[in-house]
Amino acid sequence: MLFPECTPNEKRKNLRVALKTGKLLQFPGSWSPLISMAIEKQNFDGIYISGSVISNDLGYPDIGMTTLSEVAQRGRQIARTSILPTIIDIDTGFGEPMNVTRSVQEMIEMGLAGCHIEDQMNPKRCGHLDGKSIIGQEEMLRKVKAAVHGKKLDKNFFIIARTDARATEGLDKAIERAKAYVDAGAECIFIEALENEKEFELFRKAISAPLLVNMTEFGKSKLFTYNQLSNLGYNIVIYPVTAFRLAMKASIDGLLEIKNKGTQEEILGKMQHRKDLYSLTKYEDYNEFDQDIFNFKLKN
Ligand SMILES: C[C@](O)(C(=O)O)[C@H](CC(=O)O)C(=O)O
Ligand SMILES: [Mg+2]
Repeated sequence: MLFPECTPNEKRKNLRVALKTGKLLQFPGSWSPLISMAIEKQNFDGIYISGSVISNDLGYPDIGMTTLSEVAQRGRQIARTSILPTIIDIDTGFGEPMNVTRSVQEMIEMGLAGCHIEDQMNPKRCGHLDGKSIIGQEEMLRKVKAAVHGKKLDKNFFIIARTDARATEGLDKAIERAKAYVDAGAECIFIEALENEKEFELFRKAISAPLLVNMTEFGKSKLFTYNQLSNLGYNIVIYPVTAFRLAMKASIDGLLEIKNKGTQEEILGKMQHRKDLYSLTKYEDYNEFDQDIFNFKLKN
């Protein structure tokens, strides 16, 4: 299979089937088509596109500086390269309820499998930072309903509502909001920045809809293992910034090495080898179209 042979609609249906198995699904974060191909190769269940990483990669902090078109285009590039379902972060939905409907429709047209919309006030911030503010419950309900309205283009598109209320209003209020968001049509709840195992347990017990948990590093939540999260009864786990943090650290370390030693000779082992890169992009397979494409030998 040289090009992904799975339509966006099939990916959305596959996500629903996978959720029904009751198995905890792992969605690592991807900010580029090539990383998504690596995620697929490692047999993960899906791909997550982080708003934070799209912002950061464009040189901005995660405060809502990106536009709907930028996010949608990046979403399309990433989602189309893989047969896995891709869930995208649309932050606060890029405006008023009517904009939220438009945003969801764009994501459907761009081939995404689902998205999450959050109840933060603009300018938003990482859910694991202090000093967040959230919009009123009624206002968020209008946004959730508007997101669900956008699903008219494809009923299998998966709408996730995120609440940042734990930090501002406490756990009970966060539960109350989550229940209201589900009643308004959200199919899954992303509960942001719970602080301990007990809170994860209580939240799970209170909400019957599927739950998404965020295992972002250096934040407020402890980094639970796959088995712990599975035993807690969560349904989707995202690792939104992990690959990006790894790549950035490795890249900066490598740049320093060249600056300090004048050569990259000693860090070759830390790099993705040309051979592995060519294997990931399926270079050789393009000979199916033209025998002169992959007609060279590679050094080890
Ligand atoms: C999940 C998240 O919304 C994201 O954009 O990836 C961020 C992640 C992070 O900043 O670590 C979040 O608000 O948790
Ligand atoms: Mg985000």
